Amino acid sequence: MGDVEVLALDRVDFAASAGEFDVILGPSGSGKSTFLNLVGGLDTPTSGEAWFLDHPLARASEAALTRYRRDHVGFVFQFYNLVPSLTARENVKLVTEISRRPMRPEEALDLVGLADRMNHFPAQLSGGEQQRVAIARAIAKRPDLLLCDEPTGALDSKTGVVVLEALLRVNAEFGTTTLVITHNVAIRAIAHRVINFADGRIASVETNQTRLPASAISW
Ligand SMILES: Nc1ncnc2c1ncn2[C@@H]1O[C@H](COP(=O)(O)OP(=O)(O)OP(=O)(O)O)[C@@H](O)[C@H]1O
Repeated sequence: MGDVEVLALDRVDFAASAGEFDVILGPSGSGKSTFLNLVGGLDTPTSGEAWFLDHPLARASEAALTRYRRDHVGFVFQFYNLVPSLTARENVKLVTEISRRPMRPEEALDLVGLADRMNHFPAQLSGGEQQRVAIARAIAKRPDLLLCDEPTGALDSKTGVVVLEALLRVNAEFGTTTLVITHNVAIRAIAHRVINFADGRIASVETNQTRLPASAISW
């Protein structure tokens, strides 16, 4: 930025195995979103390597990154980014229409517990329900990788737990490798591994010997 060089990430070295559910913690500005954006092909690093299986991401063309995101990655953000004039089913259908082997929108919404709300518009749904529509939209294309940046950031504890249950269910049923950024340390207990960022680096990685179900945590 101007004359000031910001190292958003510095010497980060990390690999996730297929099917892992990892939680990413760290103070504001520690590099979590930058990391997720590199993994998701939304951004490219100035140096270093990033790989998804045998796809090199660090110096891939925009077109190759677009294909990578479309074919392999689902994104969930803090704010749900639903199209207000479309129903829950239609919001999910936007994605299934451009995917190679999608679920039916009804199946994706059923997975997140919204079978009975398919014809509702976003304004007719609670925050947690809207986030579950966003999750259904992200998983309907059967992504290999699900990247979530503060998915429960706007939600109260009870609603957030329902959203986490939906993420865990998708991970368990489809083996979707899932990375979840959160400021909420209580959420660490549901992860296989917890990645702690500080000052643009991975300060530590912890493995949970026992994991808690989402229903056992609160904040
Ligand atoms: N587009 C940008 N231009 C300049 N600096 C940036 C840009 N994006 C991020 N940064 C800086 O990079 C560092 C890492 O930012 P990043 O958003 O990855 O952190 P974060 O851990 O996700 O923070 P938060 O929890 O607040 O979202 C910060 O110092 C931030 O100010």
